[in-house]
Amino acid sequence: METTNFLQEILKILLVALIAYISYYYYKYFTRENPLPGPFPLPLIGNLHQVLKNGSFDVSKFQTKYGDLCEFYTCSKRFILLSNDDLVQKIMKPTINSPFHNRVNDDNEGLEEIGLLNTGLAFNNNYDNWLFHRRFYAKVMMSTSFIKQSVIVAQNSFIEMEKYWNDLGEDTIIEFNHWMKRYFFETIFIISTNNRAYAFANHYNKVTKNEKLSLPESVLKESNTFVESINVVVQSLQYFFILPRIVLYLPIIERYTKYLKGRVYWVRYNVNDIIKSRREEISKTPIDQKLKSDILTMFLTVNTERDITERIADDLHDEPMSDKDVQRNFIEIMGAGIDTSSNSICFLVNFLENNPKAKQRMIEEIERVLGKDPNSSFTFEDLSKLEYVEAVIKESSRIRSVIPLIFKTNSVPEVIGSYKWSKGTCFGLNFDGIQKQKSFWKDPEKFNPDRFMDNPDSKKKVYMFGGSLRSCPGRNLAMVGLKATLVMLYRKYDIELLGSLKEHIGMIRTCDELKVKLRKRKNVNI
Ligand code: HEM
Repeated sequence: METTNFLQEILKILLVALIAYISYYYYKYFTRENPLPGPFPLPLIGNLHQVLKNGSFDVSKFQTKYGDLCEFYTCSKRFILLSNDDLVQKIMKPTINSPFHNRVNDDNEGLEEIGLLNTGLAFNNNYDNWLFHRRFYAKVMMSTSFIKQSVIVAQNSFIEMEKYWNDLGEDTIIEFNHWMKRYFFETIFIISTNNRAYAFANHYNKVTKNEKLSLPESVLKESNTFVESINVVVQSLQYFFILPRIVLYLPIIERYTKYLKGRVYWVRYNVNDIIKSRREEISKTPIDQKLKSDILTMFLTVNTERDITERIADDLHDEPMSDKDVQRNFIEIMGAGIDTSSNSICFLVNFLENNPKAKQRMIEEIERVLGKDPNSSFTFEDLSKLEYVEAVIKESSRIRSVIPLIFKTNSVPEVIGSYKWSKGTCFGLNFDGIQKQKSFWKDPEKFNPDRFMDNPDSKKKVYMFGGSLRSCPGRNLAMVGLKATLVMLYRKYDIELLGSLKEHIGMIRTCDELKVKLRKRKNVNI
């Protein structure tokens, strides 16, 4: 009897708390600043049930239903969705001290929970610290010598991948998205560390009917977990960005939160090991002997007596980079570079195979610029001459942007869309919608790379690499990586699509399935 009364009291308290929470939730909703059209939110989840459909974070339906300036909620967080170019112009201006510099607010609990707030670049709100890292990226990753080197690395990784394809035989179904993920992992890992990642081996062993590669089990396992964990870390960013701490630790959800956190910590732990052994290598290298010139060594030596970056830092930033900063930057390069590039290639191949005229024109340009020998190597300068290939990449990105939505927040009150917004408002820039704006693009759904040939206006309207001072610092690397990969694929192979491409939208638009058969074209030796 006593227990029943006790339970009744608990239920009453819970009911009162629930009513208080719901009343507060809707009080905030009905008194919100500048009410805009948008779906009606539910307590605790907001519009998550409408945003997340079949595992995809898709806001395009809100633009269709509520217009170019509308709103939606994830839990109690309000987002202002901007879906035309005029609305985002001010935010994307590359202005020093722009009030729209940050992507997230300082109180983002989820990102803090996984230690990603205010370190590295992407979620760093500390302008001074961001600037130090950003200068590093700008001077190293945008430099011509670095890009030239990465063209060589990409060719070598591709040749390695082809050996596996060759062994598998032309009748094997190639799961293109899996191979591309590993190819870009291998390439970016080598660029970053000068060491191999053995990223293909595990996948090859999984799919081959031939003899398996005889690498030590520990190497295979570690490289595979690395590839998969980087992917999980990228996908989990949105989860931690959107959900408040209280929701992250609700029963049921808590298990998933812990799984994701475990992966983040696994990556961190392993990157720490990589850093430690490189530090040892540096300290054992005699002072008169040249150090390796990769990104990791640059991170570790900047502002030290062994600085190989030719002192890229300025007088304001004369401290060496801490291990924690190196670790976060390293993870960011892998996280930001691999999935974006590998998914881009999948969408590109899908477009090209469904548009034979564009494909033919692209192959003609490649053969005109690089010659007809499909096995000859090429340089960064050769790739720079491939204008139509670049147009193909931009057009694919316009229709199937791999980052379809980015977030920005204002540090002072600002006017957007004729409304004045308090500081800390979250804006979602809907590139998917902006890049298909009917008033600017003729037949926006049509794949037509010609719109980028001799048309400087159209270049401005594609946000493949974002904008503002925070536009992608890996854009030169990404562009040569994509061009080099298209060249190597289409000079050598006829591609047969087996079924349609499957995708979902998370932080990144991800190709979940693209099955192909690859047949060598005439004159190709591997
Ligand atoms: C096809 C490949 C890629 C695409 C489509 C892409 C796209 C983007 C976009 C849209 C942004 C947001 C920009 C903004 O907020 O305005 C971004 C930021 C960023 N990207 Fe990329 N990216 C690619 C490859 C890379 C690579 C290869 C790296 C590094 C190796 C990289 C590193 C970064 C970093 C560190 C940021 C954050 C910059 C900051 O906050 O200052 N990305 N990227």
